[in-house]
Amino acid sequence: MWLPIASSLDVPGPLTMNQPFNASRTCTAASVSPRLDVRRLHHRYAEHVAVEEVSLEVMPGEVVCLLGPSGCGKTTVLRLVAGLERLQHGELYLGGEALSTVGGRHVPPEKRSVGLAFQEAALFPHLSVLDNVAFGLDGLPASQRRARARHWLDQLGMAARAESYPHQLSGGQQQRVALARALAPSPQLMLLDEPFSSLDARLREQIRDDTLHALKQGEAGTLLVTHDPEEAMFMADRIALMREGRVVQWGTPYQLYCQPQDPFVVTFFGAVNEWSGDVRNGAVATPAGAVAAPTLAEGARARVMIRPEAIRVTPLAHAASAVETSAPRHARVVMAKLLGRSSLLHLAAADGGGGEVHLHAQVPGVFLPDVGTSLALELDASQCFAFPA
Ligand SMILES: Nc1ncnc2c1ncn2[C@@H]1O[C@H](COP(=O)(O)OP(=O)(O)OP(=O)(O)O)[C@@H](O)[C@H]1O
Repeated sequence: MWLPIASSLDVPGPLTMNQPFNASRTCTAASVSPRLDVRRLHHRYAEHVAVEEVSLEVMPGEVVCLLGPSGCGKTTVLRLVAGLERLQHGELYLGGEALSTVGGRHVPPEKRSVGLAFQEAALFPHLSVLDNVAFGLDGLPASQRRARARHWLDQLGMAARAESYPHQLSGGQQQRVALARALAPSPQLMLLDEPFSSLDARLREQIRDDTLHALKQGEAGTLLVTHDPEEAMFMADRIALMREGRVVQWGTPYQLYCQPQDPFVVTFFGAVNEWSGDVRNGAVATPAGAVAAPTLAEGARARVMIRPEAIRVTPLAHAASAVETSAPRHARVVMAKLLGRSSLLHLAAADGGGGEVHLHAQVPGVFLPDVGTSLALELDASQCFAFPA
């Protein structure tokens, strides 16, 4: 369902059309206040704690993703911001104004300057595409309503279908219209809950891209709920990764992917090779090479995680000089699979105790060595992590 729950034509600042896409417009300057400020939210359903101590902010023009596994509380945070749930604990500000206070003020959903879009498009079946998008613009003269509706249809690639009715459109086309309808009133904040999840993979990529560019056209902030880490990386300026009601890490996609603060953050972005070992001389020895553990004490037990793309491989015949100079680890190819843009190698490497361990290495492009091929291994330190065991 995609719903414009409020027109924000009374919001200061005109709708700016044809502004160039500019990711850097996301505000980080201290002088700019957050569009949405969420402070220490807690929420229970009867005895069940759904959200605990969640704080985040969305700056003007910024896309923030609430990312996490099913049931971690993402939708509850979104519903609290939308006003669909009563605030039980914490503070919520939109454009500096308190939306809700505990046991007191509760701005109803339709009075919040928020565009809401859910998984299913919910267009008015009796209205044309153009009239669906113009629906929330009733404070404007008819000609301006239609011009603004056409602008947003154009942004979402649907201008040619302006006179069609919803039943004449595919699911993906309906989602585009629904997004145009939510954006058209120029809300202060867009709230999107898994808006692409009902689309097939190819269509999803295209609509995500169009949506991102459309969101970046205006000054609205966006809070997007998704359980898909790739979608969050694609869409977000910042991500709040949640687990069991709490934010585990909050930061840019780079920070979450390259500076994870918890093993859960590492594994949420994909399967990894894992070992336990002791810290010796500031590093932990693994069958794929040594992994630095600068934050762990000497002798401490460590849990080491190595992303498959961190393992770089070279056929041994070509690696002779590397073998001589830096004595890399070796492995034998057990299986090689083409994934499309990359290849996944299943490797067997010596475990240092007379046995072998199984490793996964993901390498760019088509690289399908024969089973049994010997490879030299090197590690990309930026994708290897050591945590206390
Ligand atoms: N109305 C409700 N009554 C009781 N429990 C609820 C209600 N809504 C959600 N919950 C519970 O609260 C927890 C958080 O739910 P929420 O929908 O916020 O999670 P989510 O991360 O959005 O999950 P999903 O990705 O599956 O939609 C879950 O354990 C859920 O079962």
